[in-house]
Amino acid sequence: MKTDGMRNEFTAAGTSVAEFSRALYARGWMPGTSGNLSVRLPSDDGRTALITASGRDKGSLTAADMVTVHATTGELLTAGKLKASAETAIHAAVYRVTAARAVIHVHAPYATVMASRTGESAGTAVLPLERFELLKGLGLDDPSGTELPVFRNWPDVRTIADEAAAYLSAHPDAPPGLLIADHGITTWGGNLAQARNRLECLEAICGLIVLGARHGGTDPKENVTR
Ligand SMILES: CSCCC(=O)C(=O)COP(=O)(O)O
Ligand SMILES: [Zn+2]
Repeated sequence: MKTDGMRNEFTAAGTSVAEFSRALYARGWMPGTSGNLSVRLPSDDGRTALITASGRDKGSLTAADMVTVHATTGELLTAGKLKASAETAIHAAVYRVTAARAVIHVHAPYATVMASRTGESAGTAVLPLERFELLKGLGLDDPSGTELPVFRNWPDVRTIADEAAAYLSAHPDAPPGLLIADHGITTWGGNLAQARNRLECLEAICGLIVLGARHGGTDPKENVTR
């Protein structure tokens, strides 16, 4: 049975998730009901996560469009008609193997373009990210460079989640984000604002790489003339 405290916590967290979702939608990163967000609720040591319901318009979400799931298994805990996001398994994988308290998945264009280019080979591909000042926004021990993993967009989302969990377990220094080929980007952090900031950095870096390539090379530095 839900206590008043639990209900208040659910409503506060849901209101915050909905606000972040509407803002990300307004940037064009969640077209056509795409994208999903989650946070771990503090009351039971993060055992429960609140996640956006599947198939909702992410530009008009409210706290009523959320469900609760077991944070590390993704098992649905909320009774009712709403289904948890189709990509809950990926959120649960991130919560299993990282210290994340919030996860954001969007279909931001530049990240998706870069995922499309690098995700064609077998196994986990990686997108090398180097030199950009924005790498400092990812909280890496060494912000001079990193590799962003790119997972295949397997039809069964649990396969993507399993591959992501295995990769992140084996690469504790990996950046707080991953790409899904021909699909989108997922980022995470200690709270929604941090996950969103990291998403902004990664989308901006992907944008710089795409723009650099468009001007004749994959190294944007080559475009600088003095
Ligand atoms: C129309 S987008 C297809 C599903 C998807 O990729 C996505 O991000 C949204 O799925 P959800 O179940 O969370 O609405
Ligand atoms: Zn998606």
